[in-house]
Amino acid sequence: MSAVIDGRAHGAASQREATAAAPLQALKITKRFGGLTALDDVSLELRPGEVHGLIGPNGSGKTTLLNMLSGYYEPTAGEIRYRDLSLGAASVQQRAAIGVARTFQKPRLLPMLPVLDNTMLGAWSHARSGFLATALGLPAGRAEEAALRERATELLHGVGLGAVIHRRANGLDHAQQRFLEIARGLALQPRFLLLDEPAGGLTGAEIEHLGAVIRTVRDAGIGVLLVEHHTDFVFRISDRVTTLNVGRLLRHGTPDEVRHDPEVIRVYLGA
Ligand SMILES: Nc1ncnc2c1ncn2[C@@H]1O[C@H](COP(=O)(O)OP(=O)(O)OP(=O)(O)O)[C@@H](O)[C@H]1O
Repeated sequence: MSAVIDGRAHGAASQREATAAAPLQALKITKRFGGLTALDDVSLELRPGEVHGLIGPNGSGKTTLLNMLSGYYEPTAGEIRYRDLSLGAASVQQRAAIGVARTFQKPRLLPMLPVLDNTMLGAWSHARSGFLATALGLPAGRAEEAALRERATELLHGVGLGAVIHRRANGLDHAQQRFLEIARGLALQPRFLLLDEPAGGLTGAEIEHLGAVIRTVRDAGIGVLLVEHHTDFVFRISDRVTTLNVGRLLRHGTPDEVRHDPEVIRVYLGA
């Protein structure tokens, strides 16, 4: 699958290297919803080619931070940054151009559309000729659609959905829907993939498969943010881990540092 999940062409080699190494940054983020402070002065840096686990008790602000990094919410204070770009109010198109893809706690798919079409929707931001040329059956549009279809098919095989590419999304089981969301995110050719509780409702074997997919994505140079309650899984697969508690940064470090931190054990992991 890594051959499919490759980087994009971005001008000169040095420019490409700088871009490839640039992190997606949350800088001193505060987010208030009315009187509730969901995040309070939290920073996090997601580097390309690493898995960054984000854990913490229910309501600690994990999804809010993911929503902030993906541009769904604007910070009350602080900044989301990629290179020299402040993403506070970045549009969907800008986010796609930067290469930030995400999945949701409850998969958001188009239920009546086939699995392949759901996946291709993730790739349309890269189409040069666009919907109109395709709808009008112009040669450039047709060629582009064929290329997107091929890539989406490869991705679906890569995440283990090769046998169901023509099935409607609502005919998939829960785990398959989760992997479909990941394939759709990867179709964007992202630099950063933000996963919101991807292991929720999966069996042990399915979680192992998820781990293999995430490792391949990381090895392709993509930065993966993993918001997850399955802490064993997070510690096993992450390069770095950030823990939140009631909207504040509790601990940040390697999996071993976080796992053995007395405060993290006290408020989240238990004895
Ligand atoms: N759109 C919103 N409007 C109002 N309050 C919100 C909104 N989104 C989140 N919150 C509140 O912000 C706090 C943090 O929520 P968030 O969903 O980020 O936590 P979480 O750590 O992801 O929790 P969980 O593990 O249960 O998914 C909670 O108190 C939540 O109720």
